[in-house]
Amino acid sequence: MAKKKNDTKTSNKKIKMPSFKLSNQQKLVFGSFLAFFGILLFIAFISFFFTGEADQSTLSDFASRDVKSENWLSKSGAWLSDLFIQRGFGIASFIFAGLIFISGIYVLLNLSRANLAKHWFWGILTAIWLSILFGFFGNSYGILGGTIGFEVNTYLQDYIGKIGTSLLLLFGLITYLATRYKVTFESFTNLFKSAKAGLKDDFEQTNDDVIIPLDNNLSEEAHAIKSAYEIAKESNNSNTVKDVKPKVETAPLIVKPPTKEDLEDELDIEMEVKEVAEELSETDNLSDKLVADFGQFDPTLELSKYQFPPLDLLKKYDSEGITINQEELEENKNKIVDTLKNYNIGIASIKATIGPTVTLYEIVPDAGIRISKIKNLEDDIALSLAALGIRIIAPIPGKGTIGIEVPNKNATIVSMRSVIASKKFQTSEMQLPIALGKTISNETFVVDLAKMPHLLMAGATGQGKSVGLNAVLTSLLYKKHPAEVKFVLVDPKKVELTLFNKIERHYLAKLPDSEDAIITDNTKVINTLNSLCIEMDNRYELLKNALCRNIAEYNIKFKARKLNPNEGHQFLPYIVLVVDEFADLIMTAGKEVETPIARLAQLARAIGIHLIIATQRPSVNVITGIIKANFPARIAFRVTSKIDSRTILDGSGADQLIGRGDMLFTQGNDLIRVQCAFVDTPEIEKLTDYIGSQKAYPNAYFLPEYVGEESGTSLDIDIEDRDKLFREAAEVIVTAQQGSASLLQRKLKLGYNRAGRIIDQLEAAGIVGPFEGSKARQVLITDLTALDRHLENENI
Ligand SMILES: Nc1ncnc2c1ncn2[C@@H]1O[C@H](COP(=O)(O)OP(=O)(O)OP(=O)(O)O)[C@@H](O)[C@H]1O
Repeated sequence: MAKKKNDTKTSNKKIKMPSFKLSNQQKLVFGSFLAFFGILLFIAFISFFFTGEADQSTLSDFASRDVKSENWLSKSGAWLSDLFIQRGFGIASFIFAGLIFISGIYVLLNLSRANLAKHWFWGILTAIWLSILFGFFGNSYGILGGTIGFEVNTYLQDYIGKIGTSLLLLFGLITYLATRYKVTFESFTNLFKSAKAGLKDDFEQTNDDVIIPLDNNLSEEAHAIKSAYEIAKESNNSNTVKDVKPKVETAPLIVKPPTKEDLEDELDIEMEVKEVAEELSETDNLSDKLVADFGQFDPTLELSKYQFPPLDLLKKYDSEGITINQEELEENKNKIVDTLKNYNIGIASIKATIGPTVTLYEIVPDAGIRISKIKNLEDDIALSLAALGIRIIAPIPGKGTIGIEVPNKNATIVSMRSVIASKKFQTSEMQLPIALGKTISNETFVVDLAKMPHLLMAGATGQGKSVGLNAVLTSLLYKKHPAEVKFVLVDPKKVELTLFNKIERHYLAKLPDSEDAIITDNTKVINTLNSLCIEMDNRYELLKNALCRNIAEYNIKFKARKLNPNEGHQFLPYIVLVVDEFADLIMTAGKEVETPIARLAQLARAIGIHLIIATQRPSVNVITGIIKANFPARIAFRVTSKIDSRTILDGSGADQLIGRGDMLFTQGNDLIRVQCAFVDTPEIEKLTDYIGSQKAYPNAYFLPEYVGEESGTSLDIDIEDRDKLFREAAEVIVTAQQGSASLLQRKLKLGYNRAGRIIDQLEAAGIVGPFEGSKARQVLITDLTALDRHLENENI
């Protein structure tokens, strides 16, 4: 036994034979020595350019301490730089300083020696080549090429002349690039082409440049515009140049437990730790390889040259920026205090916040005053201030004060330009950011449509709905690439959204068989809505297969090339459906539109379909319970009655607004008063022109095809499958000469679904005509005798 132990000891001794491995302490010492030496060389070399000449005479007296050198590192610095630069490689000697420094870092961090050797190999070659090059051009300055450069040059020129030497140098460069950087002839030509294109882009961009004065006293807006411009520029650039970062894999360390013998020799033998790469699944492997080869999938690639619209397209108003009218403030304050005093309401303090259209006076009443008492004085205060649109918020949620909003005598316009330029909008990380306007405290109000997830807009005619819709669309155009968002626009008024036709192939979505992307015909809306429902179902299927919960997760996975396009996966843009006049739609098509809208509103949030619905008539038969339940985010412009206000906001307030873009926004809880940003038709025209003039997709984004019921496919219902009450229903319809489901519901006491099915069967049997929107269907049989004959003929 003892003998065996001895044996192992002797064999271990053999392993301990001298090795080149350094212990950790040695690495620290040696590595830092090299790194510092590299730095010292660098300093000495730099100093040489200033002190080299003066030190020339002192070199021969290296041993004598009386002779001083001027080099920053004194005698050794002077000697080393003379050795490397003067007698060696000239300027190229800096490469050696760098190589020595890198070597130190490699030793310190225990990096691969093979790589270090490669650095040295290429570094030395470069140094030689550079010294010859400098020797060639700077013959008279020994410093540039050093003695080596000078000598080699003279030698070469003696044998192959100047032309031969220059060609040899060029050949050396080509060989270097081809072997080290795998440069080919094609990459040369490509480089040339892209440089040319880049130059062209730069040139075009400089034309668009905004000139921003270098003045510290820039107005706040100018600062905002400046930063916005820089951000927009940056984001544009990031769309064209894609950084593909190599993926660093973290692999677990597998450490073998030490054996007894190992422990005995611990002090002498260094343990080698082997890193084992983590085992990846098949798809991970594939996607990592694809990402390594091609980079992440870039949805914007097809329109990679797309330029986001510049801010200059939007108008700047002179009347912008709030001007405080001290007199007006004082006058209003006194009137409020006096009115309240008349009713024995004392005020402890009063504070004013000035907004673009209204000023908020926040008052703290004396102790013991009932809030309802102040609320009831709304009309009296309005009377004494002789102003429209006074709103009392009692109490202001979360503040413990009472707010009285009084319209300013001179309202200021909130320009679209100022809200788009705001830092809040430009730096927002939201998925679908919308800059709606400015709040009462003059802050830019930005909301995320993706979070809402649908928006209901209502207000009497001429109060700013269409401007509001344009503000929403403009915000998205300034923030989203055409690959990321698509709009489905429904415009029964036919004139409000027509300008967006110009960006059809960039931003709009439509049915494959329709000519116009903007839908103005109500019957076509039904098909589009149903098609969106199909798109929604398809998207849910894709998300289910990809094991994702929402569109954001899905798109991240798709960009990381983890989803196979051959299995139907594709990058999914957000779809925003905008309906400008919903009341008109619901009046003509009723349930036909309400059902798909309700379905989309209930289910579409996760898959990136968002609805924005605007209506002039906020009555309960337009904004039905089912619609309201699914649109928690609402915007109310001025309406004419308290009842309308209640329909939209579930409370009063909208009737007290002052119009012209003054609005209340709610996302389910608090009401926020916002002055909507103003964007005029010429601005939209410029914006759509700018986008429309750029390269576009071959066509608009196609929604799935939908075959409407009226086209007859669902009508070949089997005679055997007819409802038991079919004949009775036919008689009711023919007698009344009115083909409507509600008639059957009433006469035969049926539910809506059954009545609807019977109507379909009657259509299939040729008794009533096809669906005609909100009108009753035409009855094709004139009387009961004709009906009998018709049905008998059918049975033969
Ligand atoms: N945010 C705003 N700032 C200043 N003025 C505004 C604003 N919004 C609207 N206006 C003014 O009100 C007018 C009517 O606005 P808009 O056309 O949007 O109303 P609307 O509610 O869509 O009306 P309709 O339903 O009849 O189409 C505009 O021409 C403009 O002069």
